[in-house]
Amino acid sequence: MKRKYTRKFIIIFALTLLYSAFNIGLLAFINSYILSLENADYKILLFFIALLVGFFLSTYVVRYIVASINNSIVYELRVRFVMRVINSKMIFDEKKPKILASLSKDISSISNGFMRLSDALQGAILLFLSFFYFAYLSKELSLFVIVWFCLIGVFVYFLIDKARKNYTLSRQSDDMLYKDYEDLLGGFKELRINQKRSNHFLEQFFQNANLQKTSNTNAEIYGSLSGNFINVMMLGGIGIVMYLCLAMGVSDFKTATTVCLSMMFLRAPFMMMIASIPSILVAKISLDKIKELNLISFDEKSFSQVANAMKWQKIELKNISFAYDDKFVLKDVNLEIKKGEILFLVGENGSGKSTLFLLLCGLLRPSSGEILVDDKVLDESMIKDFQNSVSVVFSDFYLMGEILEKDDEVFEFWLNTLKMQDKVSLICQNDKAKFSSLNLSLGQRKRLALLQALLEKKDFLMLDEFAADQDPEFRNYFYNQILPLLKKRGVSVFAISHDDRYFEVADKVYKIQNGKVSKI
Ligand SMILES: Nc1ncnc2c1ncn2[C@@H]1O[C@H](COP(=O)(O)OP(=O)(O)OP(=O)(O)O)[C@@H](O)[C@H]1O
Repeated sequence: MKRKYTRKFIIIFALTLLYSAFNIGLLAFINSYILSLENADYKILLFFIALLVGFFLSTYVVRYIVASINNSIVYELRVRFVMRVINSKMIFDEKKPKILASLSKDISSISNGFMRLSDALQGAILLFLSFFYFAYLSKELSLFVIVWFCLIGVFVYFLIDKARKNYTLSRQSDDMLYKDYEDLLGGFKELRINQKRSNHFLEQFFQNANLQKTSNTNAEIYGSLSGNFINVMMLGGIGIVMYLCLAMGVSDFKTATTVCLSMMFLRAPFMMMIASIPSILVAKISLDKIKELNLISFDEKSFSQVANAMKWQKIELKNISFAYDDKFVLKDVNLEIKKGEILFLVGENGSGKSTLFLLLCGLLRPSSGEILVDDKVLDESMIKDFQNSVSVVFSDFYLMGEILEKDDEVFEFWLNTLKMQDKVSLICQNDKAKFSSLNLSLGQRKRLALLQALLEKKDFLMLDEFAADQDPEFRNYFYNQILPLLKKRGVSVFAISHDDRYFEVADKVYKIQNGKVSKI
């Protein structure tokens, strides 16, 4: 992406130089020709108009290019960000509010900062070029102007640094606020029913909202203070230049007037440059926030590779250990599943069943040990193909409404088998198929999640506590009818279950305890 935009950045820089040259040219022209006019001269007027048109056109072209590059960058940032999220091995819950904050805030902040970057560049170039012009007008006065600008710079740096610290605080409070929004929507019922909890939530939310209000206000105050300071100092500079000339005779009156007029002229771009710094700082903070998320970089090649469903006869977990941070949850786990087998995994809450489940479907990678597929180590190059041969229903499943496999017959078959035909039907609209409704009970929605998995017609089905939310009658039907039906069709099933009444349905039952797995 960097290389792609380098050429355009160079064009922007060159055009900004041109724009600044027109700007200085206009200033010099006014000072040299218009201020010394003694009678009407249409040539001067025409030349002045030509300079104005050049100035207008160069500004327009810079703005046009900056806007088009900016929007392309924002588009790419957004797309790449989403790709990186989708490419991540696993996104744990605690990262979700931060990702949402980045998606909604950081990308627009970066866009805003980039737009203002051209203002800063224009101001800086103009300022730089104007020093040469000052030096040409009067060496003594230009020395004063440089010292004066340096003084302004030091003080403005101090103010801007204060603004930066407050913007950082404000962005931190965004992460906390997004966590609050997640709690508010996810835990709406718990908050609504429990006054103590809702008070506690509000207390925390007020604290975070207040932190953002204060830090944002402070940052904006420091930002505008620096603008005001520049304004005053520029006017002060003009006064001092006049004083130096008139009272101390440093330069003649005409040169002093020219320098003062030039300083007046520079005031607007200089202030624009300083006003752009807060947005650029916020953009930098946003870029750092995105980096902090530590998402793996998006690899276009591997992403566009089409995964093939892998055919296998045996999957083995060999001496698999896994730790969250430094805390081991699984230790030397050995387990085997053959094609067409039904395997149950049981264990207490927190014993590591879901972790093992995530390892087996390739969303987590083991800390040590190997997964072998037909005696071949399942490495990064095979993982996509492997995942493409697995259908999964997670315990905290998310039901996607759209149906990608549009086989009406298969849909009807599994809809009837899962006893959902009276609740849901298939709606086809504009080449898209979806469930007629998702306003269902938890158990019913989970059946639709299983339906989605079964429509994929894969050889390996992984279920994390599927039956836990089903009524006893359907649970019995699931274990005694659906699982044997899948087995008959050659589908291997890896299911986490607490239903010891149905263990005889399984070919193998493994128990997990203290991170160790043993066969029952
Ligand atoms: N993202 C995580 N970061 C740190 N620790 C985690 C994380 N997820 C789970 N754990 C810890 O790992 C252990 C195993 O969790 P896991 O979800 O695998 O258990 P489980 O057997 O599926 O439990 P349950 O039957 O309650 O679903 C638990 O002690 C849990 O606290």
